[in-house]
Amino acid sequence: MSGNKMRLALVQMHVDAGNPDANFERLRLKLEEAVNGDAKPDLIMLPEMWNTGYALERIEDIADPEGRRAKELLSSFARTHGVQLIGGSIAERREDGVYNTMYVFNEEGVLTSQYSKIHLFRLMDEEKYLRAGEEPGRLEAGGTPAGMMICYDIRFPELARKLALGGARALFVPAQWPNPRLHHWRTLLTARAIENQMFVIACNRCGTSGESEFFGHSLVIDPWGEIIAEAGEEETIVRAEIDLSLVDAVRTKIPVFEDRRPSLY
Ligand SMILES: O=C(O)CCC(=O)C(=O)O
Repeated sequence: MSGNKMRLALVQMHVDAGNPDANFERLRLKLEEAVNGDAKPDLIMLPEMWNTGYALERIEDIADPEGRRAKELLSSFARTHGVQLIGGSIAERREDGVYNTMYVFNEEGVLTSQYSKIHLFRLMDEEKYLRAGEEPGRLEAGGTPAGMMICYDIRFPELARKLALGGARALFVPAQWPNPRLHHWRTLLTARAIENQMFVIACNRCGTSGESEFFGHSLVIDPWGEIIAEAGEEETIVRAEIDLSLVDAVRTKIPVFEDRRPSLY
């Protein structure tokens, strides 16, 4: 991190549905790859439900109790490498059910925030197997206020706007967004960036699981809506440098937040 600049690494990876051991092993290798590039990233981000995938019928049995196993790996990696880690999301088992939860660790390996997906995706039966979170997700990325949303959440612009009004200047979105909705994925993420004049950083999985195909296309979009990095469909580490001062420049040029008329809508 230098000034307002921040180097990002997004881990776009395959997830083996129903096989946490294989996914932990794959993630370990990917994390090593992420820190071993030419320039060490300040922040690493992972995709949605990377520990179990969408093996929902077995999710009670394979979800991570209180996220202990994931927390141990993520915290120790963040501390060892002095990197902030936005741990995608995992299937996390709590006393009252299984949640789809994001953890954020700082460079010392301390868990600084967490968020459980609040909109469950009925097209994939999430509401039958998972419990919904009840609060929006906020974090600090390199000292800057930011928001978190998971996959289907991006269809709810009210949530992104609420986070932006609360000070968020970047939005982090882990996903398992499948074919054939690439057009929705790119358009919705770009719209959230343009309308809220903030960075949108979205890490999708790739590969196939049963009938579902995941197209990857992880994205980093700036507050003007320009795509500054986009992956293809294969496993990869997407690297990008963002300059957070661009948020102020765009908000000054078109003062959307000053021009809102919330009393009328
Ligand atoms: O909204 C979509 O089209 C995809 C959402 C999704 O796959 C999810 O939330 O897991």
